[in-house]
Amino acid sequence: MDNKMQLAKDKLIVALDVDTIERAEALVKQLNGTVGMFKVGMQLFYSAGPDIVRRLKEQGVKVFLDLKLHDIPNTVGQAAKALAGLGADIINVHASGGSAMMRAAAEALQEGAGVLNIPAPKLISVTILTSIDQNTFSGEIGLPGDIKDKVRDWALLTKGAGLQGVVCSPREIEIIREACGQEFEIITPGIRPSWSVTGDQKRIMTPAEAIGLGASYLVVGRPITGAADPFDAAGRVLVEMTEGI
Ligand SMILES: O=C(O)c1cc(=O)[nH]c(=O)n1[C@@H]1O[C@H](COP(=O)(O)O)[C@@H](O)[C@H]1O
Repeated sequence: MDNKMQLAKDKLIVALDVDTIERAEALVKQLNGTVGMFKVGMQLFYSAGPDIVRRLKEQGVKVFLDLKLHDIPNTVGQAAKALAGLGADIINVHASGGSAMMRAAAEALQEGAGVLNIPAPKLISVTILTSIDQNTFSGEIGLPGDIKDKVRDWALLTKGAGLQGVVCSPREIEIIREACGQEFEIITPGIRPSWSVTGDQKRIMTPAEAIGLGASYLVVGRPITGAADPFDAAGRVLVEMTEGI
């Protein structure tokens, strides 16, 4: 396999947004070896329970546990401590919870993993959801300024709190790279190949564009998991990713 294809695979995270362990494991079986990591989000975690993470880890795959924790620092810290033992590779919190909340999560993950003598998951923050456009941001939510500037400010806050990266739209990759440097992880959902349906996503880009701008990882859900043949769709996404490398 050429280097570009291997790099594309390492950078592709597939969102297992399904209801059952059986459906999730069927997708993992179909896609394992084609993608670098699988994402367990609220839908699967709340339907299948925490064991889904342990089961996936037993199959030797990397897991991004996307529960987007957001509460007062003590509550988030205690929740993060409980999650630390599941063995996920990445966990996330909302940056809008502030730096005390993010630090509480980071410390709790270290503590929880330390007790079990396992590596702590990477901790990253979610900035402004990719389903939010400038109209919703300024109008409904009533936040001042440009989405890009807020995402950059929250990425800096995240870095300052000791976290390893952010989730954001690929449209903010450049501004975050400039502010936070090359080592900072930038994970981008809102990926839509030209042949896929946009749906509820607003700040989107193609796989080639996101990779070309320097995303650390791309998160892709429905364009792959909702396709008639997910293995074929993942292959097409990977080819597009290699075009941006
Ligand atoms: O944290 C996330 O993963 C996330 C943040 C964000 O801003 N936007 C976003 O779409 N996501 C997740 O990324 C996945 C995108 O899925 P698709 O829109 O189906 O490709 C979903 O599982 C979302 O929960």
